[in-house]
Amino acid sequence: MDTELINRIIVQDFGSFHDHTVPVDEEKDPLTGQLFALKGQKWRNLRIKLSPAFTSGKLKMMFPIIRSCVDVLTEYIDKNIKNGQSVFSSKDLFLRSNTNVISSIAFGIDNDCINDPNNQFYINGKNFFVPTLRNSIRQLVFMFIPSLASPLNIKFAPKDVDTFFRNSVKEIVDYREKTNYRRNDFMDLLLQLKNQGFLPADNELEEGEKQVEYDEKTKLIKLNLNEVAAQAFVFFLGSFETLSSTINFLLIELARNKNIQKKVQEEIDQVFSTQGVSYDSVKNLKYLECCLNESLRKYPAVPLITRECTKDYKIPGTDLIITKGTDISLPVFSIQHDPEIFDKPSEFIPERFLDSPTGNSAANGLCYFPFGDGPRHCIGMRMARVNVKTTISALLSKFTVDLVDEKHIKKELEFDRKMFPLTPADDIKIKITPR
Ligand code: HEM
Repeated sequence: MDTELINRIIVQDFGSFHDHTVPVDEEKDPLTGQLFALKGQKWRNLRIKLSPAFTSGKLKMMFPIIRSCVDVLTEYIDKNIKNGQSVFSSKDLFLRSNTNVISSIAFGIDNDCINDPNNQFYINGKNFFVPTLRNSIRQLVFMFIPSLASPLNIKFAPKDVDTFFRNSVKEIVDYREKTNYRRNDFMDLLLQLKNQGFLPADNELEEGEKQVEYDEKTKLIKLNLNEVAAQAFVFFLGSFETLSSTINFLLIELARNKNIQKKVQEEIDQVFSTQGVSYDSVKNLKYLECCLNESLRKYPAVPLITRECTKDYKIPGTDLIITKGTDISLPVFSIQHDPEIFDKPSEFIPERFLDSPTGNSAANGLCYFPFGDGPRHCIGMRMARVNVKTTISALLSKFTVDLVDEKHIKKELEFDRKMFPLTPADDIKIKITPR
């Protein structure tokens, strides 16, 4: 596979490939006015406006929200174990817990999807992804045949999901504006973008972070209510399945590799006993970070990234031209399983990432990109990492996790071919025991 060309498309020659393939029609389908779908200058302006919402400083402020949602999860597990119930459906448990986190952060609503099976955020999130025939056609059209969306009158979200999320945002915005209610969450930041057009700069930046530079004209352009709803919706969707799948896969690998799980627990014990539990101490869990990186290599929640060629592009060193309008699919999963790039690709080896952020610093081109790369990489990457590490560290500081079914311990996992993002085919059961 030509990983140099992939690097050119995503990073180096981004100017010819800056758009995703999702069709946009903000008038007829307002939820398409979101960051993942928007194109060209409109996307660029919005990306600049939203980027300060995802800095380490903002995440630090949101950390207590994440942590309190994770506490609901560990209390639920504790309660069940005390009642003699120590086996859990891994995927559903983390989907519910993650819905608590993301609905709290993106919408400012404190849900309890773990104890309430009929919670509407959970139900509507599931209804967006569940592989019914209608949803499969919708996903196929939006990702691969976007020109058919308008003629076939196919909207980005099913009607009931669209109505639920847009009405929820309207109610939340009305309430916050009437009462001047403030909270450290994305909704508060989106309201600042609605009312003043920009977010203030962060005082402290982490290594590798840059201050966003606004041009004075775009700085003052404000978001309207539909745009606020579209961004809250894409933050919710962008993390609903991806995050819970990532937690699920990582925990399954730690349950299959008990020696690695033990090493992770030792690191958690050491870091939390000396530094306490905080945004910074979770960041300092370096071996857990390697495990997360390796899990995202084996199981990239987004196994395929699509891009549209926006300007004729001559592939360097050849006579081949990619013409404007061509849709391109970049196979993240296949590249991250290529034995010429990653030795023993089906094995779970976190040590690959000890000295290299990509798992193989000798490889050429772009070989490891579970969050995409370049100017359009996943805007929620930092938050995803903190969320996964907070959940796993809270769990493994109290419990040990085992797989129930022999088949899942010995055999490679199979994937649900009807689902996007990447999801295990089976409902995998985990046994959780107090340490
Ligand atoms: C493990 C979890 C996640 C994975 C694996 C993941 C992966 C990705 C990937 C592969 C892309 C496309 C990048 C590209 O085209 O180069 C993307 C885009 C995006 N993600 Fe994530 N994501 C995750 C979590 C999140 C979270 C937590 C949020 C929001 C809070 C989020 C919001 C977005 C948005 C808004 C975009 C569009 C960015 C743009 O087009 O400018 N994602 N994500």
